[in-house]
Amino acid sequence: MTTTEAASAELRELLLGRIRDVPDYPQPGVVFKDITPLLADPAAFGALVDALAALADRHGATKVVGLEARGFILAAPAAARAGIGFVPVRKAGKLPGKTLAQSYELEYGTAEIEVQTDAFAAGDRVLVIDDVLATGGTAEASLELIRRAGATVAGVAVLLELGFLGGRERLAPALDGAPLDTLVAV
Ligand SMILES: O=P(O)(O)OC[C@H]1O[C@H](OP(=O)(O)OP(=O)(O)O)[C@H](O)[C@@H]1O
Ligand SMILES: Nc1ncnc2[nH]cnc12
Repeated sequence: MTTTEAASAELRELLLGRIRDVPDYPQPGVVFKDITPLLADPAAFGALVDALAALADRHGATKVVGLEARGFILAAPAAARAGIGFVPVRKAGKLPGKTLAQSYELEYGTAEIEVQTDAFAAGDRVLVIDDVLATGGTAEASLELIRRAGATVAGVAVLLELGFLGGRERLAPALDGAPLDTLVAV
């Protein structure tokens, strides 16, 4: 699905108008997309959660994965709104019990994420939700984890796609035909 189909022009304008550019954060040369003004606006945040929950319904998801940390803020209410369970994918060392780990590179560093081995039931279809798709490394690693944990990827949905970083192209093989929905693309 394309960006235009995932959100109306009105919704895109509402969301984009509440994302703030912060130059040279967290390091020189990076323009950081700050979503805190959007989170502080209940109309915009509510509309965002509704749109993400609608995507979970549309793709027949049975679980929503949120990617630490900003992904949690969007994914947890979207899962509750869609009436399905939320699963956290966390930075390494934060989850108790048995976990699976995956390393990856992002726009400004490297990281490792984990999921609990018993997070999914047989037949689960998982929608991954995050705030930003940049290089695609985080989302790609999460899809690997979901499949290693025995679940099926229903899709990836993000608030904002930074098209110039090529995340969509990088993610395509890992999506293996599953949809990538971005509500706003720049
Ligand atoms: O497409 P990528 O290049 O992988 O980048 C996107 C990821 O980077 C940010 O997370 P970050 O790791 O900065 O963590 P945070 O949410 O804890 O701030 C963002 O929330 C995405 O998860
Ligand atoms: N430029 C950016 N702004 C916000 N989050 C990001 N994650 C990776 N790159 C980012």
